[in-house]
Amino acid sequence: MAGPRTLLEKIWDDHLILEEDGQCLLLVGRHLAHDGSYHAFAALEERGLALRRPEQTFATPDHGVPTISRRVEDIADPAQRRVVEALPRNAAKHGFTLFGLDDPRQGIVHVVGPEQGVTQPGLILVCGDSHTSTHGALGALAFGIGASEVAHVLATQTLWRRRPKTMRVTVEGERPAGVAAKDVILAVIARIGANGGAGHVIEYAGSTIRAMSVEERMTVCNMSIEAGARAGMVAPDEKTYEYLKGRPFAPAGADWDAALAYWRTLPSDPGARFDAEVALDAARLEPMVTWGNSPEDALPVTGRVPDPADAPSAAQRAAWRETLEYMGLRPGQRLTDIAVDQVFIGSCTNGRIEDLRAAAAIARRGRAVVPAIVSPGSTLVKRQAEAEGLDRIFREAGFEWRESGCSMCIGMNGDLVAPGRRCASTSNRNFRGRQGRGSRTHLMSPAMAAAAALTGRITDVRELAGG
Ligand SMILES: CC(C)[C@H](C(=O)O)[C@@H](O)C(=O)O
Ligand code: SF4
Repeated sequence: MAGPRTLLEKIWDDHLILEEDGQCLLLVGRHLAHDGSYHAFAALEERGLALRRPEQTFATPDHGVPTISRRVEDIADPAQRRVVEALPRNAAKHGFTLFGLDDPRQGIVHVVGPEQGVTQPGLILVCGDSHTSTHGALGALAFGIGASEVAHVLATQTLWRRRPKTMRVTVEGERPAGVAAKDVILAVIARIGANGGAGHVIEYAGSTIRAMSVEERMTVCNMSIEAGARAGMVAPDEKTYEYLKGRPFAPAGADWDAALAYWRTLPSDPGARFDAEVALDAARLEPMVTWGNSPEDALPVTGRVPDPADAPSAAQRAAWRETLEYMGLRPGQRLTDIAVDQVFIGSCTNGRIEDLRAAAAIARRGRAVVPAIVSPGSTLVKRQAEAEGLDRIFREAGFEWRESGCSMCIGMNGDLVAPGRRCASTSNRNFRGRQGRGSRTHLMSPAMAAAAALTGRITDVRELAGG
């Protein structure tokens, strides 16, 4: 392809094996697996196939693992327990790398990949999980695939895909105090809608994104899928290289130099064309919180619950009404008047060390008045937090300090929000029943979630911070 190219187009072209009837056969660089990848291994087995490239698959159990201990016996649901137990069996049988339940490198697969240096710029990285988009923060093309596609990758290390469209989301300017990466992505989704990125891969660009740490970029890319996009990515830069250097599975020595030379060629060329462009002004952003059952239902914390009477269409009016009913909210109610029953800090969106530091900085200002749990995104994050004394801050403020896993983001391990209960959560999905049947979820940043724990209601963190 001649002319200036985008980051996505460069990675695509470099991994294209052949193109037929609009379908591209791509060479996959890394495949990540978790306990839920169980079905794909079963499908492989059924056909008597071996792993084509076991050294390019890395796995860790996350969805079903207990957070009260590291014992599989503590997984209440026997089916879930069998799924978690199958992963080490499959690793032994097929010879891929496993960060098992008792391994300090265990964690949520999207936290572990970057942490171990498995995720690298310029790679195609796939996993049977929608939030694989997280890894795009390092300049990889990373996306979730279905179980039959996982089996295809296991057997061939390749994947069929149509060329996606490209969208650039440019965020410029300095973020005001109290505005986290989570607020930036919630604002993006509120702007373009939960379907706004459909068919596109989003590249996040602009001075606000460049100023973000690699971990903050992960929070942004993580939720690309909640904007309907196929993937999200950020061009690699010096921060990316500094983040990766010396990580266990990152290239070293001469390989590092060669990799670095290649990575530097990846950022979108000046003049590269995107199919869609969106621009946001960071200086105008506020801490965000969701009120409904779609991540697009996000508003500045200073706002009020929308009135269905103001909905743009009759269909939307009916939908908002049902949402308010489910969420137990009144039109026009101040968001900061909404009482919460509990708080969850963790997940692949906001379970990294910087997230825990931000939450702890608020937690140390008071005491939780509602149950609050903190589940670090990986066991290494947990250890790091403990080395920094964050666990003590949380415990002294009455927060529960748990083991690492998906936990209350989805509740597959039994960490559930009870029917009708309201949870302030740092996770990425507020769908009906997401945290348990009848559960009500409000998405927000780690500092905002910690603030909600201290007051028992949705709280503007800017009122607690400072001082
Ligand atoms: C269970 C799993 C496959 C699912 C996903 O694909 O994302 C989960 O991680 C989620 O966040 O909803
Ligand atoms: S933490 Fe939540 S969003 Fe992330 S992989 Fe686990 S269940 Fe999915």
